[in-house]
Amino acid sequence: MILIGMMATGKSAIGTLLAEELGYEMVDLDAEIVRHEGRSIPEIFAENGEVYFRTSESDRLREVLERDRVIVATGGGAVLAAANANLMKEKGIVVALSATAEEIIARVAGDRNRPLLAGNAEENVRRILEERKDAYSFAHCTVDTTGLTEDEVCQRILTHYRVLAFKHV
Ligand SMILES: Nc1ncnc2c1ncn2[C@@H]1O[C@H](COP(=O)(O)OP(=O)(O)O)[C@@H](O)[C@H]1O
Ligand SMILES: O=C(O)C1=C[C@@H](OP(=O)(O)O)[C@@H](O)[C@H](O)C1
Ligand SMILES: [Mg+2]
Repeated sequence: MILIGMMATGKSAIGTLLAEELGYEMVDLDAEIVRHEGRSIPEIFAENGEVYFRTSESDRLREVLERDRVIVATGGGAVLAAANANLMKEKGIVVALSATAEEIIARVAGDRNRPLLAGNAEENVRRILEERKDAYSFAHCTVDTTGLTEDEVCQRILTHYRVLAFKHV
């Protein structure tokens, strides 16, 4: 299963819960990039820029999608390259998470690990949401996480997943 969605919709947090529930391995694409590069996401952006980060992200995505029984929590921009989105659709069940701008802004308050939000986080969240308004719609299903606890989101995804996995075989 592959989780996509805007920053702070809960992909990394919910991926961990889903992996426990399903007995799958949790793979966080950002963590794979950090491990491979030996430096943090803000450092990669600052030292080599976004284009370099996106190349590294696509390379790691291709690797992790070769594994079985994994939950892959992607970064919010991993879907922007059409080749990545196509590969996700081909390799697994794609679940999109969403949340309102207000909820995302509240969740990222004080977080310094997302370079694209540096400066005016509120303005940046609203702009990126607009830029990406159709970017996540290729998913097999979407769960709006606004006002739900992480456990509630996890249970909703599992309900969708059981139906989708049944059809997928
Ligand atoms: N359903 C939720 N309700 C409240 N807070 C959440 C929820 N899902 C995630 N969070 C919190 O929001 C922040 C961002 O979540 P994270 O999993 O890192 O999102 P993503 O990987 O999509 O960027 C974390 O502090 C996380 O604990
Ligand atoms: O949306 C994006 O372009 C990004 C999202 C981040 O991951 P999360 O979605 O897990 O925050 C991380 O990959 C990087 O900061 C860029
Ligand atoms: Mg994440």
